Amino acid sequence: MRMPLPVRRADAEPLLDCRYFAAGQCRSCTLLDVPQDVQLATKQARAEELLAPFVHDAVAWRSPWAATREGFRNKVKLVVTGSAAHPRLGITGPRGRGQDLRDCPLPTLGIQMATPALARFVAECGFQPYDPSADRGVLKFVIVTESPSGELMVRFVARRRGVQGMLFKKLERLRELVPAARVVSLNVQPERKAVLEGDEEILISDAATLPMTLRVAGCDLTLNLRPQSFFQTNTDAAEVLYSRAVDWVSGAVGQDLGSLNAWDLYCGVGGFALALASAGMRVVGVEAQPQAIDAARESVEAMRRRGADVDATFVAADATVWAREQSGSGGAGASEATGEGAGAGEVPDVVVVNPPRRGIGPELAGWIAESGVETVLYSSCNAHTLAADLAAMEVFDVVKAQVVDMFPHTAHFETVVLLRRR
Ligand SMILES: C[S@@+](CC[C@H](N)C(=O)[O-])C[C@H]1O[C@@H](n2cnc3c(N)ncnc32)[C@H](O)[C@@H]1O
Repeated sequence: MRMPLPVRRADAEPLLDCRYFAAGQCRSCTLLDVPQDVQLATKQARAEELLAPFVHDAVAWRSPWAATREGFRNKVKLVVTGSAAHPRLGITGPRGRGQDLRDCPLPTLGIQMATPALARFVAECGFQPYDPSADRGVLKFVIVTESPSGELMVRFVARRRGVQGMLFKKLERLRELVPAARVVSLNVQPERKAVLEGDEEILISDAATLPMTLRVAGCDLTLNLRPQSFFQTNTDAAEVLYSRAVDWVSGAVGQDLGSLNAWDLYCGVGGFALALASAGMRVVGVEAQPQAIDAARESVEAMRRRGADVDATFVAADATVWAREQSGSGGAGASEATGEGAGAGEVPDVVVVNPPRRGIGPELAGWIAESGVETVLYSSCNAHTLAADLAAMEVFDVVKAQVVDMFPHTAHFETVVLLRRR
């Protein structure tokens, strides 16, 4: 096993220069004083150690993929602090004080450029920053996402719906200050708790989706992002993950993908599903969040309008319940779309899973192990739960594996593995 390098080498890359970290004002990047090559070696060693019981062939491991050192975050959640006249957009710092982060080097350039203009816009609107200790004020967060083409989605998270009046009135002013703002919305989060977002989203702009055009396995793939839907926070890494799915799956099945079908469980706005569908597979994507499913369907329609022959359907449902329903073992009424997608009793050729940090859990892992599915692609942001899920699926071997370091300067990393039934 490769061990982490314990000390900084003299020839290592210089450390990232961050004035907030140097001054002790922000500690979000817990590994900022560790060179990136050392971070990467440490993450690789950790992944190899956790997955050792399931990787029987050392050549399964591909070289780890590393993100650029800075400018890689396509999404930021900025806490609004300070005063109505002088708002700060950043974090609540180590001593509970609001910390402006306009010079943070991690966000993409478009977000870095927009942040001071957004602070100015908030001041011009006169929104009082929300103070959780006193339960006073109105504006909680500003969430900004940048697409590869430089367009922005700007979401204001506020306690009250009434904020929408000012946002509608000043939309043109926002566009003067931030010309790249395509999608603008208000999320209403009335509660005094640490939950970032509420359920209600009010669209302020005409545009409801942010097109994210990625380069996947040598082709352009446009995904549509809606305000409340998940998207990988590192666009380059998203391209790597979806490309791995196409390349590894086609390498594993050794036949024309057009004759095969796949499920993409926890599909979000459909990245893995649409990459595989573009390569010719018949795909069903399953996702709990209805807005993400709407966005995925919109992407399919747009692809078809451009003349692409894609066979992809999307279902809003719990992944485990839906999978069990397909084999006739689930309860009735468990999903919005019982009977939609795959036919009852159908077992796909390939299953993709990309769950939240908690993993897929023993029930779905057990179902996949028993199902007869031959090939599984598992993309995980938590190698601990990945290892636990693999332990529940020991009928599979890990035949390919890669660490995708999409979160430099933190201990987090993505691991993507290809499983084949023994
Ligand atoms: C890590 S994200 C992956 C999204 C997508 N695969 C992508 O590449 O963007 C996990 C997704 O699982 C969804 N999710 C969470 N719990 C779920 C469940 N029980 N059933 C289906 N989807 C779920 C979340 O809404 C989120 O979109």
